[in-house]
Amino acid sequence: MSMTDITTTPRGAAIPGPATPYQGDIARYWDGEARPVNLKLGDVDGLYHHHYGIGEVDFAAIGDPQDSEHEKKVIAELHRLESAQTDILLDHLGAITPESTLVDAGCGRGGSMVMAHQRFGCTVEGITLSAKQAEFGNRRARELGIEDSVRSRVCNMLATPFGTGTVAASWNNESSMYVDLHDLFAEHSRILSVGGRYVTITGCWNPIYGQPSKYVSQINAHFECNIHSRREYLRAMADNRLVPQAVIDLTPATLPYWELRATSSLVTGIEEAFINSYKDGSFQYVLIAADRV
Ligand SMILES: C[S@@+](CC[C@H](N)C(=O)[O-])C[C@H]1O[C@@H](n2cnc3c(N)ncnc32)[C@H](O)[C@@H]1O
Ligand SMILES: CC(C)=CCC/C(C)=C/COP(=O)(O)OP(=O)(O)O
Ligand SMILES: [Mg+2]
Repeated sequence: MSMTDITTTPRGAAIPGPATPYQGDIARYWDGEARPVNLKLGDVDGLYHHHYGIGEVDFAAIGDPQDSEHEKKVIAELHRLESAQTDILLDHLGAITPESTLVDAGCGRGGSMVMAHQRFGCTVEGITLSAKQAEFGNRRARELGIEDSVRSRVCNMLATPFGTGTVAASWNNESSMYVDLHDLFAEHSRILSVGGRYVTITGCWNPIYGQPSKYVSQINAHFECNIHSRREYLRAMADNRLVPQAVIDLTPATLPYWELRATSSLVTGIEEAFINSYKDGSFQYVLIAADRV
């Protein structure tokens, strides 16, 4: 689709095309994504994630590699670690009530949204560039009978339809590496109420290393994304009334996930770049929780 293309909904409302050619590329990328590592993990319990895991591997649960159920157990364990990642993000959203509205910016297939609704009983609005992902997330919400509270839509996270100051908390779970951070945090800051909370879990390059390493460049090429530095996150937050309340280096907590995944049947070829860059210090997996002031 070109930047000037317009499509319509069945009711005839105009949906503008992607804001930039790059966003069109990203929409196509996620519309076409069907890696077994994501679908098989999601099939474990119906929570479909597009992010990575944290926490120690439970080797007792995985058992013996000779066991005919071994692969199934590894899949369940990787999925448990990915859901644990969402849990730590939700732990940082602050006081959320059933009346709250939360925004998942770059919501993927919606796994984090379902978990947020199940924990808080609140409304969760998700946005993604991919129509396929939005359909998938809305279908899952209908299957769970929570479609009145959990909604995905195709929308640019830099220009959302949410009213100024109407959102109690918002997040980016591994989705901020597709956008300019100043533009992103300006939009979160606009929609959040004063005292609201913003949380991101992201991979960022480490300014202590100097510049993005070859492994960080490989990850960018693999996903067509543009990983930012830790410094850029903190500077762009400070410029947009987002004051960090917690900055947690999750790098040691995510390495066991990658090491387990690298030995599994679900490898995609990007595992060594993550492991090497986490180990050489050029790349970090971080959670940043910030107050909207
Ligand atoms: C790696 S996936 C993460 C999905 C989800 N947060 C999760 O944890 O499962 C990245 C997501 O960011 C979305 N995305 C990238 N750029 C976007 C933009 N400008 N506006 C809205 N969504 C965007 C993609 O459509 C995709 O859903
Ligand atoms: C931490 C960084 C840099 C993340 C980049 C964004 C990204 C593609 C996340 C995982 O998606 P996925 O779950 O679809 O990827 P995979 O197929 O590798 O599991
Ligand atoms: Mg994945």
